[in-house]
Amino acid sequence: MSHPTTTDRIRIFDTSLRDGEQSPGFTMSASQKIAFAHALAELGVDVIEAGFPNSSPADFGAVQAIAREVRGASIAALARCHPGDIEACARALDGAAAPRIHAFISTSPLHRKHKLNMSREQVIEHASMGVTLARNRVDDVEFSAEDAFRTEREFLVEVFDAAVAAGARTLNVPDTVGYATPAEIRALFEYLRANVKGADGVVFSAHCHNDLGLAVANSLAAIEGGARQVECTINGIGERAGNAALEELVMAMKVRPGYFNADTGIDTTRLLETSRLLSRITGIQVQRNKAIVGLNAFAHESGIHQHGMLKHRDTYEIMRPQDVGWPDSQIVLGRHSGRAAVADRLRQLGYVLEDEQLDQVIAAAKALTQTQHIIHDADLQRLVEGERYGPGWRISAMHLSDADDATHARVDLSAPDGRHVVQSAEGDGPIEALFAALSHATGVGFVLESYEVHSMGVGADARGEANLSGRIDGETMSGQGTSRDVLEASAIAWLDVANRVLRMRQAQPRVEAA
Ligand SMILES: CC(=O)SCCNC(=O)CCNC(=O)[C@H](O)C(C)(C)COP(=O)(O)OP(=O)(O)OC[C@H]1O[C@@H](n2cnc3c(N)ncnc32)[C@H](O)[C@@H]1OP(=O)(O)O
Ligand SMILES: CC(C)C(=O)C(=O)O
Ligand SMILES: [Mg+2]
Repeated sequence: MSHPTTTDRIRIFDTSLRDGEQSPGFTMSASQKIAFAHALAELGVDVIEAGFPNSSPADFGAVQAIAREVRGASIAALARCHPGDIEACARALDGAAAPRIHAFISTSPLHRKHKLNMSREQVIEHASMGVTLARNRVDDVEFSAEDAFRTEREFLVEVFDAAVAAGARTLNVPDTVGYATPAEIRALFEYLRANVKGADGVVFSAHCHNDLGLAVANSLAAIEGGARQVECTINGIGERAGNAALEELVMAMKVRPGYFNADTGIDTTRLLETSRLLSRITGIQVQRNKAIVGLNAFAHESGIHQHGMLKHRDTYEIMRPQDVGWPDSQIVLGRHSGRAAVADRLRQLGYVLEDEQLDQVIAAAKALTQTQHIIHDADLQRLVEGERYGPGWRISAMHLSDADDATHARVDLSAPDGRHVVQSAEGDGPIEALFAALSHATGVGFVLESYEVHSMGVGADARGEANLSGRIDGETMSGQGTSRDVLEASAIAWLDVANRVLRMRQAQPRVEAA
């Protein structure tokens, strides 16, 4: 077993812009790729694989621009063992401070026979030719044996021997189809390190895919087996089920002291913002329960966990949210919350209730979860204050129509003083128009920070739940609305925030009982 020591440097090779981009739904424009490459350099990755220059003029241009302007990381470009691909890489990387050509060829019997129609000897010749051509153009050449994991071990050693002899500095061992298990991966790396000629002079690299959900576990096992570079992507994007997620790998190495305590050089406090930048660029959000960067990664809804967290956060958290870029953990009140968490939130809002009143508020709050997922501060305030809380702005009617490339929204609201206010606005799409009309009617404006619509229930019972947050006066406030109509749910959520803003401006909450 070769656990890394603190003197071992695990190189982080990010391939979000190559393996990530080549999967359905993730194509990025050149300017988006450049912006993301800058973010990766700031994050502290060692290598940015910027693309496959020979695949299209657009990818060539993006790699070229990244090579010219992004500093702080090696810039790699991918090529088949094919003179045209290698030449395109060399030209695109011209201007990079630390260029790397990454040449690959399949080695497994399946790929040799069905894909390449090449004998073992021909594969070795191509590997040798590709690496030699690349070394004629740059010093830093990485060679990958595609589908290495399903390749005969002795043959894999022969191919890697040829690549090292031709000048490759990094030998990448992809589990291209995500078929390996951790024990097998570790054994393969140990075998290669023991058998490849000149193994001590090269860096072994792992490139694991997630078809069985094992990409991160396999990458860590590869490190145990001696890999000192891991190829990964932000949010785990990549072919099919994706590649190993960078944020998970890096945090696994950081969180397990004495086990994976090797230095990666990553500024982990930038992980969340880098993940969110990628989501904004691609329009694809990570799932709520995604490790490290998902909305639930540091959020607690169940009463027993919340009670533990309030006593000592280590009871239910193995890392500090701030270490990966979250402002803090979140105690989210919902159907599964208990007394400790509800009383704590009420205390934060300025209410200290007698036991009996607390029981009533908890029962009423739980009843609300028949029709909404989350119990918001405004719900608790309404339950405690009753009539005193005031009616706030309410939606009476709304109408949306499309004309002349714009959407028109007309809202009819009942104001806190009982008046009816009718206002119209137009926008680029129904949500923009609706929120503009609500803002004109109420006189409240805030910067929308997040907006999500979920469905609750199924079939005839289905309702839309809208959650949004807005920033105003230096504070973030969230609002929630439910309705059979998702646009109406969105309007209710918007007014929920507006009402909170108005109440906050009017008065501080009162202390109910000592
Ligand atoms: C596991 C991976 O992620 S591999 C990288 C995947 N990335 C990409 O495919 C990048 C985008 N690809 C493309 O733009 C195109 O496929 C190109 C430009 C690379 C090639 O396009 P085309 O010439 O039209 O070929 P096509 O894609 O149909 O087939 C691939 C060809 O490359 C050959 N090939 C595949 N891998 C290699 C390799 N590593 N070395 C040499 N030849 C290879 C195949 O045998 C096939 O050859 P053939 O046309 O003589 O049958
Ligand atoms: C090109 C190689 C490294 C690859 O992406 C794979 O084999 O999965
Ligand atoms: Mg891959």
